[in-house]
Amino acid sequence: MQPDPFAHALISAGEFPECDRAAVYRVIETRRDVRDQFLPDPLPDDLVMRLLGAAHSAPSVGFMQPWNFILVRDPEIRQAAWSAFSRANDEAAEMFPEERRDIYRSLKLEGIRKAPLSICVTCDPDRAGPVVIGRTHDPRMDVYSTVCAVQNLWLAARAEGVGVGWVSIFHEEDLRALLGIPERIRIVAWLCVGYVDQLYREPELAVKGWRERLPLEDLVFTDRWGEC
Ligand SMILES: Cc1cc2c(cc1C)N(C[C@H](O)[C@H](O)[C@H](O)COP(=O)(O)O)c1[nH]c(=O)[nH]c(=O)c1N2
Repeated sequence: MQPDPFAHALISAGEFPECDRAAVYRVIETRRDVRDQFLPDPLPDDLVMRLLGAAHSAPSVGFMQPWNFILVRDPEIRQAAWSAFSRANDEAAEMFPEERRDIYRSLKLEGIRKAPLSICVTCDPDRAGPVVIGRTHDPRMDVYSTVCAVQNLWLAARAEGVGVGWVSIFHEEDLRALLGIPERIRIVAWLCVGYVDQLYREPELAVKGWRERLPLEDLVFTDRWGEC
């Protein structure tokens, strides 16, 4: 057998010590979508860069790294984003059956003005040229990759005592115009980011009676769709 010419680039893949493993699961289980618990304190630049570094460590199709991060601190821009949310949210309420509209309207679904920082995460479909390893048969893989970056940021933020709330109740063109995002760039997420000192133990939508967590065993099939 030939020696691996890239052996110098390998690291040990052994398991982490028990306390490190427990911390990873604790971060995953206690991560929450934050709307109302944001504290006004500004986030230090080095902390924001750590969160972006976590996002930038995400897997991406063909190592495309299609993401960009627009840091939005300007209160006027955040106010305009909130206005765009508010218009879309009024439309959204009308889409639910009448008996659910009151509870929908009572839900807080954004923290755009309260969080000191918003991050708009975008996806550039042309980042790695027209043909990308792994995206040859499904172009959506670039957006999926960008979502992986969002999740990395969300988990790193939890470990740092920072809350993140994803807001998606927008007409895309409103955000595009507000932030000067070119047509060819996909808008993936508007994230509200700020320190928090409390989080709900369970998803807020469950706490407030909108929807329960599904039993995992109902979601796992064996060998064929629908077969447990
Ligand atoms: C793609 C996407 C888009 C949105 C969300 C999430 C994701 C993944 N979530 C957050 C969502 O409501 C939340 O994740 C679930 O309710 C589960 O709660 P935890 O995240 O576990 O706290 C979300 N929350 C909200 O208040 N307004 C929103 O517009 C959105 N949009």
